[in-house]
Amino acid sequence: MTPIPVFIISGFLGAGKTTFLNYILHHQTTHKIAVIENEFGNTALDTTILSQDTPLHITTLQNGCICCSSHGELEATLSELSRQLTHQEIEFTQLIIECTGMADPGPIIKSFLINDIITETFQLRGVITLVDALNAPYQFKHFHVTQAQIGFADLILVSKTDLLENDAQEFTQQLTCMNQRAEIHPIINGKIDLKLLDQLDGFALSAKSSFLCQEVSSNPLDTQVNSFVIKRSEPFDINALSLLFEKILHNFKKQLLRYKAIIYIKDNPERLLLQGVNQLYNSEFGQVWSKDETPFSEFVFIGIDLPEEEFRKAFNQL
Ligand SMILES: Nc1nc2c(ncn2[C@@H]2O[C@H](COP(=O)(O)OP(=O)(O)OP(=O)(O)O)[C@@H](O)[C@H]2O)c(=O)[nH]1
Repeated sequence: MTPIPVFIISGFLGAGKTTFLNYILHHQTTHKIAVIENEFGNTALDTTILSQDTPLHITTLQNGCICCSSHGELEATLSELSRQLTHQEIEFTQLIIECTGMADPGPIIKSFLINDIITETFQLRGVITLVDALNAPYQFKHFHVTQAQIGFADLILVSKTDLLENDAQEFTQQLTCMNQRAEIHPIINGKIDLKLLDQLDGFALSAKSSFLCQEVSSNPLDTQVNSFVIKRSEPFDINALSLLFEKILHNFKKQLLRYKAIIYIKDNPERLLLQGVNQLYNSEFGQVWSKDETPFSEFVFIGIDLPEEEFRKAFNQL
């Protein structure tokens, strides 16, 4: 069975998650979508969705926030959906999980990376975080989970830009400082080009030639989540690099959110691809460096108050 693509929709209370989900459900035409959502605050969505013609399956988790109290409930639900799909008791081609506004996406992501039954059936394609352009600066300060939601994102959708007095350019720049690997797009009342979802593949170790990130030097917002890119043109000794990664994972286990890398390894014709979430990471060799390419390494780290200079120094010492 081809794995079912999964999208996690994250974002603080009122950021526009349900509005966005509703837009997808009413405008996409190619997928039969299943939705997993938390109970509270979603009654209106249930009614809207269930009244439309598209056949879809909605599972509502009952016990509060899926990232903590009912994490087991989420895994049980995914396993049950997997069983039903295998036995053809149910049919869908895409799964969307809408988190509650207070949810940290980290534990939800991990379910898709470590549980064998789940990884056989489902393929996590990306975390989409909605961020309310009007209220986010206040939320970042007072609700730290909003920063983690940005840090874990593969795609950031900036909602309510229609309510801003100025344009969202400065705010978008600030988000880029927090997460240099996510694409950032404005979204008004849930409306976006749905091709963005088809293109999203945030957890693939695919051999993209380079990250989309830009280097931004400072973060004018008072946030703890930061990100930076380290680029190198010299090849790495794989053993020395493994030791450095072990050290980083150990020393920054509470701070690391996401990291991704394309690595030029000494005496190896293939690029090494690596990606991780908190302590969990996987890596594999990808495409061979072609003759007209100059091999390079690029690492992007996203975390809570990660000491950029310390990281740079450690990489320089290798
Ligand atoms: N002006 C404006 N309003 C929006 C936009 N997106 C969403 N809203 C409104 O913001 C309110 C909250 O949107 P929801 O989609 O319910 O937000 P949510 O993230 O699902 O909220 P919770 O379920 O509380 O976590 C609703 O009244 C939406 O109509 C936008 O881009 N512009």
